[in-house]
Amino acid sequence: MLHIKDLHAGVEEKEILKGIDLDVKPGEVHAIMGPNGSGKSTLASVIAGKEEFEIIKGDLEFEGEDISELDPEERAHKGLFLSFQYPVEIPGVSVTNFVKTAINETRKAKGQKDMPAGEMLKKIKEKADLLEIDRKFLSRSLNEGFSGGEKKRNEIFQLAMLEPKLAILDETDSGLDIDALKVVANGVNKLKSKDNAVIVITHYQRLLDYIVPDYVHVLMGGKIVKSGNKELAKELEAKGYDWIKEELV
Ligand SMILES: Nc1ncnc2c1ncn2[C@@H]1O[C@H](COP(=O)(O)OP(=O)(O)OP(=O)(O)O)[C@@H](O)[C@H]1O
Repeated sequence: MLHIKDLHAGVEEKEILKGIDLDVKPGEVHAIMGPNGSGKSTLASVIAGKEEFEIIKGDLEFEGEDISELDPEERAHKGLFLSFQYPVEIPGVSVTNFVKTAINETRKAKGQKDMPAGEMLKKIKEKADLLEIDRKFLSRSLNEGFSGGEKKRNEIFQLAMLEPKLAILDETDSGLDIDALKVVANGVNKLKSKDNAVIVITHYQRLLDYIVPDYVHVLMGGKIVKSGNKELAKELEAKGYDWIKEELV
């Protein structure tokens, strides 16, 4: 689904990612961990196509197609979802209206008509019930006065409605308390299927107790320096990152 090979990328003159290799297949959950400033958020931004980042060299393919030249909206229409892609507060635009627009834009990009209102309502109801989201929440203004947990609920609701093929959840600086962490984890677990994949970027081993990853990768200095299974996350929690640095010397 996602194929990244020898990817080098950065901002302006600065190289941040220095040769990333990563393959993600349908049905898989990958966790990316690593010390502050190692390039985790940059990797998410480069995959999603944020404009300030530039690819220097390497392959970035999604479903067999080179996406490195596509803008973020085009990537989203192909089924990529990045959390925090829309962190803005939009007064007067409700959680529901925002998601309706996003769905219809994706349909338009595929040459389809708007989703009929009845079908949209049914889907909203279904997903809100699945995620135990209160109806009142759905009519609130986007992100206006949202708590950390509510922001996460909104994001997971977007994820549920948009049904992306690959979701990248950047949880590194979201200040997740235990409730927000559970919102993310429960949401991801309910939405996981054999056809979609998730990349979770996190500092919290605890999150990975709830979302069990198939693979854990350690990013350091712009490279994936170690990969393993969920036990690696536990080892990192217990021992920190220094032992990996020592292994690399
Ligand atoms: N827009 C930018 N302009 C300049 N430098 C940047 C930019 N974005 C990231 N960097 C630099 O790139 C490096 C990697 O940053 P990044 O945010 O990807 O790390 P991270 O692993 O996500 O860190 P954290 O765990 O602290 O969230 C850092 O040195 C950072 O200062």
